[in-house]
Amino acid sequence: MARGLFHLCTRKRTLSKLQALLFNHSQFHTFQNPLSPISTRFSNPLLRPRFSQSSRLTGERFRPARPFSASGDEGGGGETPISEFDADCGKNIDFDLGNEVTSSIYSFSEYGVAANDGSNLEIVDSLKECSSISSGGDNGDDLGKKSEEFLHVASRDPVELYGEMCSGKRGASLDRSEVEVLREVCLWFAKSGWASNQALAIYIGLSFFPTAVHKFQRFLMKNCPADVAKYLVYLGPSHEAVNFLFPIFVEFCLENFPDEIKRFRNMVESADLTKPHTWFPFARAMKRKIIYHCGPTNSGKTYNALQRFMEAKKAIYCSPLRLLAMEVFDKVNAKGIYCSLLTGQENKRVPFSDHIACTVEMASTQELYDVAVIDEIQMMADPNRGYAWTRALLGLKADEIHLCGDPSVVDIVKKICQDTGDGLYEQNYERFKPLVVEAKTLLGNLENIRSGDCVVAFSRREIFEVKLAIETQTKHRCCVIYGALPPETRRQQASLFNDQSNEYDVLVASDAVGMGLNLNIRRVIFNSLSKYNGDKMVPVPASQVKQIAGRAGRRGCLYPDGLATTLHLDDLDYLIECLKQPFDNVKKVGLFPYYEQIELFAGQLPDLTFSQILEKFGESCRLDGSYFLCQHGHIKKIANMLERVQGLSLEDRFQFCFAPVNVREPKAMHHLLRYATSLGQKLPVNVAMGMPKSSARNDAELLDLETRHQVLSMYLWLSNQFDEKTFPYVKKVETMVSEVAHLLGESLVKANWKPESRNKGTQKTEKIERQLETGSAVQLQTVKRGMDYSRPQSLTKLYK
Ligand SMILES: Nc1ncnc2c1ncn2[C@@H]1O[C@H](COP(=O)(O)OP(=O)(O)OP(=O)(O)O)[C@@H](O)[C@H]1O
Ligand SMILES: [Mg+2]
Repeated sequence: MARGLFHLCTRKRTLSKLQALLFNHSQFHTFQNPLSPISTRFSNPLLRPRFSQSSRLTGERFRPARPFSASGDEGGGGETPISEFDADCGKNIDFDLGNEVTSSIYSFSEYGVAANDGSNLEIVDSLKECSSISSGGDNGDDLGKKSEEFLHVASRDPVELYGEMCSGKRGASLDRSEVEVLREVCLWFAKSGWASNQALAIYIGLSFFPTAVHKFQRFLMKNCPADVAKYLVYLGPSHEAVNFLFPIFVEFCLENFPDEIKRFRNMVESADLTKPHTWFPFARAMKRKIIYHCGPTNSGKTYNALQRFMEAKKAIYCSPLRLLAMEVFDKVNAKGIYCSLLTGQENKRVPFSDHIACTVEMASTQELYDVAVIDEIQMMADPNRGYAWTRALLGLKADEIHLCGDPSVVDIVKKICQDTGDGLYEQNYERFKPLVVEAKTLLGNLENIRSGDCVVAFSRREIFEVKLAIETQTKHRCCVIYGALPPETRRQQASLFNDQSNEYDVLVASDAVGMGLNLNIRRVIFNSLSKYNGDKMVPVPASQVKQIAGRAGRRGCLYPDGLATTLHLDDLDYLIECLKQPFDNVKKVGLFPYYEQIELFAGQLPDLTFSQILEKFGESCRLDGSYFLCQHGHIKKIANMLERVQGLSLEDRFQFCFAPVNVREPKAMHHLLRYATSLGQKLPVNVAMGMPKSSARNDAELLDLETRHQVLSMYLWLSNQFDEKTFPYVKKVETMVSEVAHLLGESLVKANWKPESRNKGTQKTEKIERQLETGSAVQLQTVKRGMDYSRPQSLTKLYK
């Protein structure tokens, strides 16, 4: 490829001789990294305009390259054309180097050199400055004279120079101090982020780069001509030295590492996630009409989209949650429109139905629909699940697609529609009822709770502490909703709260309340506005605060306005700040490879384990500027745990990694491991779990019920991925699931105990943890981290 560049350059060399020589050195500084959407531009030191003497060897003349990011996180301009600036005619010309995608953008004008006529003059000016530096620079006249002996090296053709070095004719014996400086220069080169980034352009991967530099150093020490050595000593360990050496390094790599280059190139090509819209040729063959229902919470977006869903002959509703899919399923069937339900766990096929309510991950890109609804489209930007929304938007085969969401992804949806060629129509909404901030707050006193209040807390422990405090200090009774509860239980708690004829008039909930449920909330009270992000306590993002606060005063509920406030006065400013903030303008949305892409990639790396393959994929994959690779830490944790399980295919492992399990829950992970082991041994997978006889009497028993539900739910999910022979106990598990959900509901109604830690180490749990560790450092870390989590101050203590 580099040769190609040189040949091209030679063909196009119509500049003055001087220009052409300079150009040879600068071209490598303008490589388009094949893995990065950004073109990184560097210029030859001699082409820099008007630099001062004092900055001769400092980095300030150097334009820093953006660091390479596997996920393409470095923003930037998406696709860059494959072109090289033709210095002669001032046009971009395309060049073809076999299958290789290479791009080198060069703009003289960036460096004060006019792109066309007159450029000679300025280059000469720059050169004059440069020579004036060398003749009258920091080191005085002596250096000026001496430098003439070697400065010409800067303008040598690196191909020729490399050829000479290889021929061994000009290898000079270097003195000790020269060797020392050259070593430092090579060390600087090895550490240069720019060089390692640019080396990717010739498919020298980041992990191989240090080895390549090491071998190059040995070559250099042996074959370095005297003038080159002097020039490098003159430059010292600097960006300029790296700039100068890089094209020679490229020649060296192309000649010495063809196998490594080929391997890495194949790897990169199989990890290509660019142009995801081309992954769905059938959807691309359609001209789809996309209607974006855009507005804040409680503005009727979903309601309107569902009207079109129900009118259509054949339609799909894609939900962010099982709970919401269930609600639509119930609502639509109740109206006499046959509708099926499909989630990871449920597959309720209603005979003769042409409508389906599903979770977004389950949406079929094979079926043809008249109307599709994708709810909560802003979730495209979700770091973990975003890929599911992106896939649905790109891949659904529907004449009409209704997107419901806030305005944060409008721009990126527009851009995607330009790529797909679909027509986009925006429909804007306003909130039905105003949302008012109550500046008084609860002044830290839960006795100020009123009927219809929803207290939002961001951990299970806080939720139960608040519930206990309210129920002991006031006459109110609390329902609870949080993520670990099954959807059935959440719905049961929601209807208990909505029903005015009972004493359960206060809701205590986690952020799980922010989406989906229609609740009769008068006022949302934030217990705190920080939450644990798996690593440390962080402020709750403004978008989430808005979404949760927006649950108050929903259309159809009893209260005229929606109110939002905080428990403590200290948090009020942050609440107001969040509510005032405009919606984000999302620049990138999530993407994740299909199994087939991973399989293709794995074919390049037969010796690696599955989790290593995932790791490598993350490092090597290439994305356009509008996409990021979704986080897959939890997937890797499962992959790690399953590493030692024999008899699983790559596809089995891939499927297991998406099972709905809390990776910080050792008991659930233990059962997942057991399921995988049975599958590996080709044995029918059994549940091997008894059923508790009664509802929970304390928090440990409640936690146990939650975990049991998770284990059973996992079984159902896996049974939908594998065949009936492998998971034969689906009917039995379905019965157990609804019994556990029922027991959970019963337990919550009477729960008035102090919450326990989920990871509180009983002997049994510790034993399971040890089993799970199975020598895997990552797994060990996970379990430990869960235990180390320092919690916010206990509210119970606060009230005492
Ligand atoms: N035209 C309407 N007639 C009757 N009820 C409506 C109408 N529009 C919306 N609603 C009701 O108002 C409530 C809020 O509407 P909807 O769920 O569509 O809002 P949304 O904008 O999707 O909110 P969110 O962003 O929270 O999902 C729902 O209970 C819905 O049934
Ligand atoms: Mg909605």
